[in-house]
Amino acid sequence: MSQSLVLQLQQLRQQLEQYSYQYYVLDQPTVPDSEYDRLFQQLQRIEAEHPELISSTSPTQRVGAKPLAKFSQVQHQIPMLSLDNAFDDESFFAFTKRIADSLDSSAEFSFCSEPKLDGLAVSIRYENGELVQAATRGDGSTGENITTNVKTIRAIPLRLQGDVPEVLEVRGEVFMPLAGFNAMNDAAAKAGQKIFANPRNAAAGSLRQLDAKITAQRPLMFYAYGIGEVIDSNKKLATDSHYQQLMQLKQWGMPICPEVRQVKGSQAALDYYQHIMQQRDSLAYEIDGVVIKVDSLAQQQALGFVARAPRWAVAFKFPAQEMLTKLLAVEFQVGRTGAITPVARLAPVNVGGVTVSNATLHNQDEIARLGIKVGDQVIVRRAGDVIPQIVSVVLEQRPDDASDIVFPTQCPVCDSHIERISGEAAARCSGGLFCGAQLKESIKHFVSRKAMDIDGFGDKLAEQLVEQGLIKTPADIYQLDMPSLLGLERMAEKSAMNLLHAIRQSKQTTLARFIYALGIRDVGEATAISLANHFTTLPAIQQASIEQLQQVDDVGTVVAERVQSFFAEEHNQTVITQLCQADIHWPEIAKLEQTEQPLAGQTLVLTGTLTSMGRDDAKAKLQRLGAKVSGSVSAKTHAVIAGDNAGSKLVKANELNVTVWSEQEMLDVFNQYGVN
Ligand SMILES: NC(=O)c1ccc[n+]([C@@H]2O[C@H](COP(=O)([O-])OP(=O)(O)OC[C@H]3O[C@@H](n4cnc5c(N)ncnc54)[C@H](O)[C@@H]3O)[C@@H](O)[C@H]2O)c1
Ligand SMILES: [Zn+2]
Repeated sequence: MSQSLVLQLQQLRQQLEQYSYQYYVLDQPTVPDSEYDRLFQQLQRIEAEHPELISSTSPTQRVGAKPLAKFSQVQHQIPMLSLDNAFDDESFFAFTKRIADSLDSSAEFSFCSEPKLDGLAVSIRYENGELVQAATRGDGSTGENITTNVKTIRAIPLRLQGDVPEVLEVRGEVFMPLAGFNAMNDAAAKAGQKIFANPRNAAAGSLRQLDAKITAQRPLMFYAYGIGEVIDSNKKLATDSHYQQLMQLKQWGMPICPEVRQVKGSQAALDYYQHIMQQRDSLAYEIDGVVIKVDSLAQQQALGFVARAPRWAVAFKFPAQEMLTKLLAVEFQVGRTGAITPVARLAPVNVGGVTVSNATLHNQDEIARLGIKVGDQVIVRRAGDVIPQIVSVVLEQRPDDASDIVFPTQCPVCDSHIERISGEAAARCSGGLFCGAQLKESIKHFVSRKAMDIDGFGDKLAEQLVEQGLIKTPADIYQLDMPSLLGLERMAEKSAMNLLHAIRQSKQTTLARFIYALGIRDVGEATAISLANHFTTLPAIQQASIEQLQQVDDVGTVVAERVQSFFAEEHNQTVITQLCQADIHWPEIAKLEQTEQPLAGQTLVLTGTLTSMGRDDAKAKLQRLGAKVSGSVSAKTHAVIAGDNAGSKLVKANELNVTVWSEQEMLDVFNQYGVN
C-alpha cells in the first residue's frame, strides 16, 4: 500500500469532515451537495478497493455530526441512519440485485416509493398520543432536543387522534416549502439581512434555534416517512408493510407526502423515479431524489442495516441542481432599455441535466453581495425553468490570481457613459438616442402617438428599418426616402408615400412632445410639459443644472439626474443637433415671469371633450399660467373646466361646490394673458 494513497485518504476524510461540520453543525455548507457527494464516492471507491483501510471513524461509516452542546441531548433508542445513494439506473439495479441475493428471492419486490425531501430528519416521540419530545438526528445515536421548536410547526399534531400505541416515535423530514422560502429571503434581502442559500439550509437554520420564537416565525412544514421506537401492547400498529404504517400515521393525524406510492417491481420503481423527476419543478417543495424502500417489514428486518444505512432502502438521487464550477470572465450586456447586466462566463458544467456556461449576476450590488472575483470557484444553481444563478463563492478555494470584477464606465455597445442613479441597482447606458442595443425601443417610442406622432409608423416597421440598417438613430427617420422604403418587404408605393408625408408632418410639433420623444427614462408626458413650460427653450433645458431642474414641478433628484446625464452625453447631443437640422420645429413659448402666472397655486381639473383644442394642449397652457392640472376633483380643487359630455367629475364638482368653468371661460383666460 502506497504512502500517497494513505495521504489521499486522510485528505479526503478531513475535507469531508470539514464539509459535514459546516453542513450539519453550522447549517452553512460552503460547497454544493454534488461536490460533497463526489468526494464521498471517491472515498468509498478507495475503501472498497482497500478494505483494510476502512476505520470506524471514516465518514463512510458515520451519520451526520455530533449534536451542538447548546441543546440538551436525546438518545435515540433505535439509531437514525442515513441512506445509501444511487445516482443512475445501474446503481439502482445493483441495489435490487443486492437485496434479491441477500434474501435469496427471485420474486419481484414490493416497494414503498417516496420523494426524498430536502430538509432535515426529525424524530418526534408521542406517549399515549401526546407529543413529549422531538430531536434532530445528530450523529445517529445522539440528537439535539428541539421539542419546543418542533411544537411551533403547525403541521405537526401535538396530540394524535384515535387509538394509538403507548409509545410511538414518528420520524420524518422538516422542510421549508419554496413559496415560504422565497418570501422569507425576499424580505431579508429588502431589510439588508443575510439570505439563505437554499431551502434546506433555511429549514435547518430555522429549526435549530435556541429561541423557539424565531422558529415559530419561519414557514416550516413536516412530512412523516417512518417509525422509530414503538411500545404497542394492544397491537395498533400494522406490522406487514411500511406503506400501511404511513397510511396509519396519516389517520392518526401526521402529515404524509401525497406523492408516496406502493409499487411492485424494479421497473415500476424506475418509472416512479421518472414520474417524480417530471413533477420536480411543479412541487411546492424541493426534493433531491426519491427513496425506494422494501415495503415488507419482515423483509426489512431480514435485510437489516450496515454501519451507516439500512440495506432495505436506497436514495435514488436526481441530477444535482447546484454544482461547483469556475468563473472564467464577466461580460456586460446592454438591455433594450439600456440596463447594463453583468453576465458570468463559466467553465461549462452540467446542472440539473443541462450544460450551463453563463449565469446572470444581475447588477453591481449583487456582485458586491457575493464578493465574487474572476477565477473563483462558484456554486451555480439552476432549479426549474429559472435562469442559472450564482449562489455563492467558495472562498477557501480562491486562487492567488483571482481578479476583481471591474464595472465598465462606458457602454460596451455604444461607448456612451454609464449612469448609476442614487438608490437604483441597475446601471444604465445614457446614450438612449444613439445606443444600438436600445435602438428598436427608442425608435418605437420616438414615433409613438404622444411623442412625434408619425402615423403609420408601427412597431414592425421600426424593427424592420433597424434590422435593415436604414435607421441608426431617430434622426435617420428624417433621411428616409422612396427608394429606401420601397426596398422593404411588403411596402407598397402608396403606403411609402403616406409614411413620408406623415414624417414630414411630424416636423411641426411642440417642445414638450419633442422632449418626451427623446425617451429620457422617467420623463413622461407630464414631466416633459413641465420642463418645456419652465425653461421654454430646448437649449435652456439642455444646459440646466441639477439644481435648476429640481425647481421644476414634479422633478425630483432622480429625474433631474437623468435629464442632466442624458443631455451631457455627447452622442445624444449629436443626434439632437441632427434632428434640429432636419427642421423639426415648434412654436415659441413666451416666457412668463413668476408675476405673470395668474393661475399659480391653483389646482384645476379638465373634464369632458374640448372643441377648440386637445386636452393635452389645454393642460400645457394652463400649466404655463402656473396652474396644477389634476386628474381628480376634491374639496381643494379650485375649478373644474367642463367640456362637452362632462360626467362624474362635473357631478362631484357640483356636490363639493367647486367652481365650474366652461371651455369659453378658459379660452378667455388664455386670450387675456396672450397664451395661444
Ligand atoms: N454540501 C455539503 O457540504 C454537505 C456536507 C454533508 C452532507 N451533505 C449532503 O447530505 C447528504 C448526506 O446526508 P444524509 O446523511 O442526511 O443522507 P441523505 O440526505 O443522502 O439521506 C438520508 C436522509 O434523507 C432524508 N429523507 C428525505 N426524505 C426521506 C424519505 N422519504 N425517507 C427516508 N429519508 C428521507 C432523511 O433526512 C434522512 O436522514 C450528502 O449526500 C450530501 O448531499 C452536504
Ligand atoms: Zn449604449
